Amino acid sequence: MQTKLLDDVRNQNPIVFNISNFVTVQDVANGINAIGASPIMSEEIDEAEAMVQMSSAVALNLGAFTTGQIAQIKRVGELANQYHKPLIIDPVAVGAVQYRLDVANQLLSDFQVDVIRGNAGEIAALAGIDWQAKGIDAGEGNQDLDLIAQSCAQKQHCVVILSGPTDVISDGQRVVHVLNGTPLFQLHVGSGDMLSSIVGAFAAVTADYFEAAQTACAVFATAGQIVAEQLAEERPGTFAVQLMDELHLVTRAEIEQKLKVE
Ligand SMILES: Nc1ncnc2c1ncn2[C@@H]1O[C@H](COP(=O)(O)OP(=O)(O)O)[C@@H](O)[C@H]1O
Ligand SMILES: Cc1ncsc1CCOP(=O)(O)O
Ligand SMILES: [Mg+2]
Repeated sequence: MQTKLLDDVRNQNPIVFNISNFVTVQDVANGINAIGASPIMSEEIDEAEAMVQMSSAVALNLGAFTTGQIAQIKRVGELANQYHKPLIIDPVAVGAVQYRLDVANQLLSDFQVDVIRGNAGEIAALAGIDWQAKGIDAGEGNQDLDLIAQSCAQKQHCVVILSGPTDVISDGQRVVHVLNGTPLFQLHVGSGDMLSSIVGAFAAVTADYFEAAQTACAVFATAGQIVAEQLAEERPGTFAVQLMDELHLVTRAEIEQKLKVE
């Protein structure tokens, strides 16, 4: 865990190029901005090369892709590989929709991702492990989460974040658990999308994507935990607004003080 990476993101202000979805695009952009990086979004395949060239990381979100967008996602992923830019993918709801899983698996064979960030339902689907996903949410299952994360990481030769009450981060061999966070994240649609792009901001400032992944998880979850601890009631709207503030304000010292990593 390298909390110094938070200072590096804020000092370097790396550009993170996102293919996002219409549901959470503004949350994702503002979350990247709040943590100290610089977001840019595009839906135009003809500017894909310029976007990748000027960016320090690329985040692909499969939340609401159209047939036309699949071609753009493929092109952007291939360009990220070509220009050696860290590539993150968020496989939204691949555990719930076979079509999405098929598209995701095809894209994962078209280019090499560096980090996959998803909930248990999504990572289990990519790993080919039985789980009952529920739409965009994790759903239910009784398989070992460490095994699911490791299996997916081994299959895709990348780092995997299996997020949830405990974030499980694996490079296929090592496994780290970030225990911080709050159930309020489950009441804010876009929490996972925001985390995936913030992983990109951390991957932009280090070549160690295992470290980038676990530090991004720790910072994001702890920021949410700090907000939740200050709320007297379960207020999803207030949580969302104050999370944005906390991503901007949280310090290394506060993260280190609250961190629960195993
Ligand atoms: N029940 C929970 N308790 C604590 N933190 C949670 C909980 N559920 C999700 N989180 C946190 O919310 C963030 C988004 O994760 P998740 O909800 O798994 O993504 P998604 O929105 O894609 O399903 C992560 O930082 C994760 O640690
Ligand atoms: C509701 C919805 N539908 C397609 S994408 C999306 C947002 C998913 O956001 P997250 O996975 O971060 O909760
Ligand atoms: Mg999600």
